[in-house]
Amino acid sequence: MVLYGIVVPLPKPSFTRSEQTIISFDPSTNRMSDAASRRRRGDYVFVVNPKGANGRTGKEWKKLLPYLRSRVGGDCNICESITSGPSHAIDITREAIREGVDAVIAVGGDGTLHEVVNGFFWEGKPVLAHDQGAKRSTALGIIPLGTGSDFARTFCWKNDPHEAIERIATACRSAMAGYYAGRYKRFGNLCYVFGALRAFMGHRNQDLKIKVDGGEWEVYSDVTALCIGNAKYFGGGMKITPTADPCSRNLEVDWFYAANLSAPSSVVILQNFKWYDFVLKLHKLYRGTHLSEENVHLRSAKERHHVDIKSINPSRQAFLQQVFRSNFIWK
Ligand SMILES: Nc1ncnc2c1ncn2[C@@H]1O[C@H](COP(=O)(O)OP(=O)(O)OP(=O)(O)O)[C@@H](O)[C@H]1O
Repeated sequence: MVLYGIVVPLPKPSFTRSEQTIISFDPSTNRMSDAASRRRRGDYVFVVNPKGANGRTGKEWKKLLPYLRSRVGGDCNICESITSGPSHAIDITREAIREGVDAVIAVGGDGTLHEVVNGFFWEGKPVLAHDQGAKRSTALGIIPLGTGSDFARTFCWKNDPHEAIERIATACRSAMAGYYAGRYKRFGNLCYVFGALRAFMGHRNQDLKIKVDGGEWEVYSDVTALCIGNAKYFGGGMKITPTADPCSRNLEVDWFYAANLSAPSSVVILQNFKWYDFVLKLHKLYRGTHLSEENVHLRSAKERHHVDIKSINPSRQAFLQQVFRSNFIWK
């Protein structure tokens, strides 16, 4: 997964984790400190090239850190790793992935990004986390602060680190329900309910536009979440997409967590969903009956559906394009 403005891994050299303070990575043992290794939240590693853009990257990064902490620090651990020279970012990234971090974010220009991307691989194969292997994946992110930053330019990502951080914050929060669920595993399947409720805290809805099969753009304000699935369940038996069939080669898309019912084309959207809406509709969710009333369906039969999704807020558009590739095609 590649997210603009975001995320992931580490090296033998220095690696520090910053919540309100910066936690250190011990280069001699190649491990994070005890405090750091007590992972409460996602670990996002920022690989910073202090010499990028003739030294501007290092200076800008120092100015950005307080903002980054304010936007992301409540939801994930900010881990900072400063490169000491060429190729160092490769080692940092590789080690971070092995440590099982959630995202590695290249802070610098195209050269730094190139090295970070290379750190995701070793001898032509993807690098895996020590303990969870292929089950754990690390996201890649960019805060473009180089001289040219032409990769970001290619995707129309402005050379604006604050925008990049906003996208990191969005991605960090969107992963929170699953993360919090992990904290409540002792409650069995209920962990997903507790995790979802916890994730409502600090969640921000988004205004989105959606276009189905070349129709008109429809505006949806205050969308709480978008769920995409080609199987019926998530959250330990919640039938979020009850009509999905993984064998049909069709993909079902559901918008979830919202209020005010609206149904353009074959899509039903719930908006401005609150935590108590979630509680009240929980029994329906497990039975899978709520969806026929009020959830979103894009049920593909034999025809092909094409859906575009845009954020109303232009600064979030690149993030959506990356996550959703701008549109979905059902075959
Ligand atoms: N501490 C360091 N000292 C010197 N060079 C470094 C250091 N860390 C990384 N580098 C090297 O600097 C190179 C260029 O960095 P980067 O791409 O971030 O900036 P840039 O060249 O200004 O931006 P762009 O490539 O987008 O024009 C990287 O390829 C990397 O090998």
